[in-house]
Parts: sequence; C-alpha cells; structure tokens
Amino acid sequence: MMPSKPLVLSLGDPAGVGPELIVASWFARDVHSLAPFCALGGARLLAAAAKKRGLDVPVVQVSSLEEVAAVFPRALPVFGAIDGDYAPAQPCKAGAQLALDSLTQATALAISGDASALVTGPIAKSLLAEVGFAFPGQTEFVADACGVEAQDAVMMLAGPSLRTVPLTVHVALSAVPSLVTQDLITRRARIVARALQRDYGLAHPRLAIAALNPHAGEDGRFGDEDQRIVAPAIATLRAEGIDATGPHPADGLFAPRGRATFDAALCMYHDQALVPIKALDFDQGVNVTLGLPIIRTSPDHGTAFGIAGQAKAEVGATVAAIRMAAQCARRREKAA
Ligand SMILES: NC(=O)c1ccc[n+]([C@@H]2O[C@H](COP(=O)([O-])OP(=O)(O)OC[C@H]3O[C@@H](n4cnc5c(N)ncnc54)[C@H](O)[C@@H]3O)[C@@H](O)[C@H]2O)c1
Ligand SMILES: N[C@H](C(=O)O)[C@H](O)COP(=O)(O)O
Repeated sequence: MMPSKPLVLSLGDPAGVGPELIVASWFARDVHSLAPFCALGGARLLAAAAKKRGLDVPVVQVSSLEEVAAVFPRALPVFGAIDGDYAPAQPCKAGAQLALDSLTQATALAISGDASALVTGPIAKSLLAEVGFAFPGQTEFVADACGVEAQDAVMMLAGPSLRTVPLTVHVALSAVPSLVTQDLITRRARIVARALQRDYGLAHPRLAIAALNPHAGEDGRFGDEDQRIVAPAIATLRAEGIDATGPHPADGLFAPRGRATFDAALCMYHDQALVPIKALDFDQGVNVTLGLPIIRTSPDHGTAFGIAGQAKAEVGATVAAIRMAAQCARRREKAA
C-alpha cells in the first residue's frame, strides 16, 4: 500500500552521488515498487545526472505535488525551480547552497503535509557550514524545522540485519564519556521504544544498551560508567515497562546470536552504532530520524565525491530509504 501523498526527496550536495541516485531510484521504481516521489529542485541538473549515468530518465517539472502520482510512472517529477549546473566531484559553495535550499523547501513540504515523508540526499556538513548551515547535521536541522529539540530527535540506522541508535552522534570521541548520562539514555530509549511501536509495528520492542567500556568495564577495572550510569538507566527503563537490557559488551552484541536478542541496539557513540550497520548492510542501510512529527529518512552513506558521476554508486541505500519512508508514512496514516 502506498501513502496518500508523494514523498519528497532533497537533492543533497549536487557534486555528490545524491542526484544520480535520485534518477537511478526513479529508473528502478517498478523493480522495487517505489511509491511516487518528486525531487525538490534540480530539473536540469537531474537530467544531466541521468545522462551521465547512462539512464533514460525523462524529467518533468510539476507545479503541484498533486501532479506527482500521475507523472511518476512516465517521468521523474521535480517540484521547485531551484537548479544548478551538474559538476560531479566538484563541490562548491553554490552547490552547497542548492543542497541547503532543496533541504529547506523539501522539509517544509513534509511539515505542511503536502508530502507524506522527507528523504534527504547526502550532504557534506563542512561545505554546508560555509553557507551558514549552523547544525551538526540534517537530523538537527529537520528537528529544528519541526520545532523538536535536538535531544529529542533520535538518529537510528536501520538495515535488514540490524537497527542501531548512536546516543551521542557528531561529537569528538573524547567528549563521549562526559555526555553519557542516565537522562540521555532513558530519554532517547523512550523515544526509540515508542517509534518502534508506532512506525515499525513492534508491540514490545527489545532494546539492547551497549556498554561504553570494553567488557562493560570488567567490574570497574577499566571504567565504571557502565556500573555507575548505564546500569541504573536500564533499571529505570525496566521499571517503566520498557524491555531494555545491558550494559552489553559491544564486541559480541552484533554477532548473529546477539542480534537475535534485540530489535534495536542503543550505542554510546557514532561509530559504535554505524560500523556494524555499514559493515553488514551498507547498500541497504537507512538513516531514520525518530521522534519527529514527520517521517524523515536518508541513505546511510554520504556524498561519495570520489565516485560521483562515474555510475559506480550503488542505489540500494537510497531505494531502501525511499521504501522505509513510504512504509512508515503508510503505517502512520492507517493509525491516524
Ligand atoms: N546521509 C548523509 O547526509 C551523510 C552520511 C554520511 C556522511 N555524510 C557526509 O558525506 C561526506 C563524505 O563522508 P564520508 O567520505 O565519510 O562517507 P561516504 O559515505 O561519502 O563515503 C565512504 C565510502 O563509501 C563509499 N560510498 C558511499 N556511498 C556509496 C554508494 N552509494 N555506492 C558505493 N560506494 C559508496 C565512498 O566511495 C567511500 O569510499 C562528509 O561530509 C560527511 O559528513 C553525509
Ligand atoms: N551520521 C550519519 C551517517 O554517517 O550516516 C550522517 O552523518 C548523517 O547525519 P545527518 O542525517 O544528521 O546529516
């Protein structure tokens, strides 16, 4: 079943793989039974990306999202006049500005309800900062646009094998221990549990909380945060009826037998969460933002400037992000 409104895709950095993966996703729309979507801007740029990738992708400018469903079977719908020159692997400020404008306008369409969900193309954070982007990433930007505090917008990486949540994200590793608090763990765990119930249909989600220290500190021999902070946070969650376990030593948590014991693993820092997902499911991994009034997903990868424009970039993670956005949007519509 498809959501009642189309999805909207932001372009991402136009020098990255985002544009070619938008046209490649449209080209694979029937194979993957994709719900109708439109790109936000970039009609000329997307046509050039399709040509460069060797794909026959007609691009049609639409004046309303209500036209998307009728156009989608025969052409890639584009809403919005913003555009730029296609120069893969040549990032520049103008491209970063186009990425930001596309993200801003696409986010507004999801918030207004004109689009059923937002799928964001990969951006380069450092380049976006040069055009005034003052957020750590797209997660925080979309949360702010939705009026949600950054601490209540939770990044989850989801693939066929695994779901992980980095409790701390784009911060230096040296800052992590001081950021790991009982409130951080319990606040985000509650959001994850609710989202797995609401958007993924898991009535009793099982949350595994990874330990910060190797072997969970080995009874305090190398670090006591797991005893002092993580274990009490888990006790608080369990007292509330949330099925949280741990602190689990991360080295064994993602083995097949470990993965079978939980629905999502809450991890202490970015790479503890993202390494297993990208190792196991790179070409099907989805970055989804939990805790928002809208559905927002993105592929699990970045701009991949080194291969942009060479028809080497795998489309799987973008397709997975589109599919997950449509599934979550549809589930929310049915529950409304
Ligand atoms: N979703 C996002 O917006 C997102 C995600 C991760 C990184 N980033 C940003 O992207 C920029 C580059 O980051 P990075 O180099 O660490 O990560 P990256 O994901 O862009 O690239 C990492 C490696 O994966 C490869 N790769 C990425 N996507 C691929 C695809 N679809 N098919 C085949 N190979 C692929 C790249 O060629 C590279 O070798 C940074 O500015 C980073 O902040 C954005
Ligand atoms: N941490 C994400 C990843 O590596 O996939 C990526 O940086 C995207 O973060 P935002 O969606 O917040 O930009």
